Amino acid sequence: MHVDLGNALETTPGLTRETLERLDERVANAHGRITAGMAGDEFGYAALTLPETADPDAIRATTDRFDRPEAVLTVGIGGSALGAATIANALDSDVDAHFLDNVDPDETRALLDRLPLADTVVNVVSKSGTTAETLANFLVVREAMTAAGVDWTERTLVTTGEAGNLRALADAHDLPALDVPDGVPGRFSALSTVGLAVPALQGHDVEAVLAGGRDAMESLSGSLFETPAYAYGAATYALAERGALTNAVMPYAESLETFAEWFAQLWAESLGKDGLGQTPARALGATDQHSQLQLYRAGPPDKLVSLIRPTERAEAPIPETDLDGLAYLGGSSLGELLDAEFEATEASLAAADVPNLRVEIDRVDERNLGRLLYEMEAACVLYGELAGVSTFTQPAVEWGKKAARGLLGGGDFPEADAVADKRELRVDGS
Ligand SMILES: O=P(O)(O)OC[C@H]1O[C@H](O)[C@H](O)[C@@H](O)[C@@H]1O
Repeated sequence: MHVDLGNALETTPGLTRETLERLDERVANAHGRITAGMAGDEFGYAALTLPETADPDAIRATTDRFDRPEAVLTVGIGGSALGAATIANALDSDVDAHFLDNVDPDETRALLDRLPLADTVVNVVSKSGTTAETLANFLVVREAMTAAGVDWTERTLVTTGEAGNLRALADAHDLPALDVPDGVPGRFSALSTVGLAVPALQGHDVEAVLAGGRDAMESLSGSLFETPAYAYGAATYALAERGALTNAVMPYAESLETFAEWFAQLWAESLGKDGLGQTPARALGATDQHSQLQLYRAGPPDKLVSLIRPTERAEAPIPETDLDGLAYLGGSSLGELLDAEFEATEASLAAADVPNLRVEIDRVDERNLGRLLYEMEAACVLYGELAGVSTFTQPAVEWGKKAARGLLGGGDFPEADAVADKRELRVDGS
């Protein structure tokens, strides 16, 4: 990716060239820590070696056991769904990808009613093998398959850790199974079996995704001025230190809309600790120019906007028209219009002194997606190093998971007792 920090200089909050140069010494130290973590295969840092350690042949050998399906249904949540969803939703395929990452009964029922279950691969993913939402959804899906006369054991792929309920299920029914790599938290697992099985089932080039990750891995250096991932991580960190507590991520490409969701998990779960962090907000250009942009430009000066776009787009000419007021559009294209909107938003934010960062990728394809995902992970790890937080843990999320399991009778978790302590101040409707 290419990062332009120019519109974060002298804004409110803002950076200066000198601030960045001073910060670059800390970036060099952090880079040393990151490369040592990678070399030692340390927990979390191991994610940044995935472009070399992930085995695309093993993924293909497993996914090739299924004839090309009509659809893939992934049952997983958080890091076990969003990486695959980002890639699947960015690229065209005649194999539809669906994601059950919530336990909303209406949505689950509606999806199961319309899926061609006999020609769907069910891809159930959980690193821990214990996540209640995922396992509950899988039980519902399995029952729906049986009710439709489909042998679920023939249509199910499991991706999980070494032990746990899902591993036991895969072993008991001799299901095709992929291993979640060791030492890689879910939100950092897009470039592994977790993120790549769905694209493989859809016929995408997973080697190219990993090659993009490798390009990014090889581009890491000890200076933010030479490494776009670190430029992004260091600038977002320094802006947060100066009061940019929200990072509004605004891709100008529908194909990257899910990327913003993936980014939100990465940023929030990794960096939101010890009273620190930066709230990721999700927006989409140009659509949200007509809604959220008002706040971003004229609201409290507590945010930065990350404007993201591919520089190469599909051709879609706008037809000529004899309507005078619209003549300026004729002969142009939808892509040119979207790019003009991008530049206009960037300029409008800069004119109002709102810091914004331009992030560009060459095009939306396997290689560039692999590179983007890796670079944002590296940016996040760098931010975590600079902020001094424990990037790879998520104790607050675990707390809620335990409380929910305790409430459902899934074990004795003191966290569940807190539900009884809830304060009330109700206002009831008639
Ligand atoms: O893959 P699983 O073990 O099912 O976990 C799925 C998700 O659960 C939790 O909420 C974690 O905080 C996420 O980081 C994780 O991705």
